[in-house]
Amino acid sequence: MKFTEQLWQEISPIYSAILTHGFVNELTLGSLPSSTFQYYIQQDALYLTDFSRALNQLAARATTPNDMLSFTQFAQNAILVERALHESYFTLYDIQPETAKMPACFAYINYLLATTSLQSVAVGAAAVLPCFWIYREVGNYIHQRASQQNPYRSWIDTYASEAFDQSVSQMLALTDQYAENASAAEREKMRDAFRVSSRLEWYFWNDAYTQNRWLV
Ligand SMILES: Cc1ncc(CO)c(N)n1
Repeated sequence: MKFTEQLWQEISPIYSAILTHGFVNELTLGSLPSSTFQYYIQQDALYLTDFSRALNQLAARATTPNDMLSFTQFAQNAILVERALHESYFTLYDIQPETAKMPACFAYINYLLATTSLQSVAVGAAAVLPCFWIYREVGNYIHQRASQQNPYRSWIDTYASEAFDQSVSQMLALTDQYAENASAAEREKMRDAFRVSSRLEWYFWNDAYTQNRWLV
């Protein structure tokens, strides 16, 4: 079994919780209140900018030109997706960019920046992998079920697209390659990082669904 297949098995309960979450369910049905989606998209704009920074950090620290190129391209794509998706929804809903990260976004992004900066590139790669993989799986899941009239169609199409699928496959191959060259202890850290980020993906949607804000 590939290392990444093992990773996916280990987050199976987390992935199930994501698929059955109210946010994903209502996004699929198109019944998600636009205020909920607005909170999500505002937080996600902040997320994607720093996600790009985390990927650039891996690009700077990777040792082969091929890996550097992959990470730089991922970093660039995150900014391009942020522009395309968020500018269209920001215009559509006439919403302002948010500057404050709410708890899940704050936790997730700080975790990704710390991990890609202070841990090995292999562990950093495992930490960013759920951002790719879970979105592809959730994107496809929703795409198969959503109607053409779904108001969140362009979001759905982005993550169910062939272009995104290719990035995800590339990121999976990269992670398997890092795992092959890693020690057993290092692979353990990669598994932990993958699990932590997967969990934070759930929290990200949960914060949007509950419109969570700092309580103090
Ligand atoms: C929180 C989150 N995770 C992953 C993605 C996809 O890169 C995204 N846009 N937002």
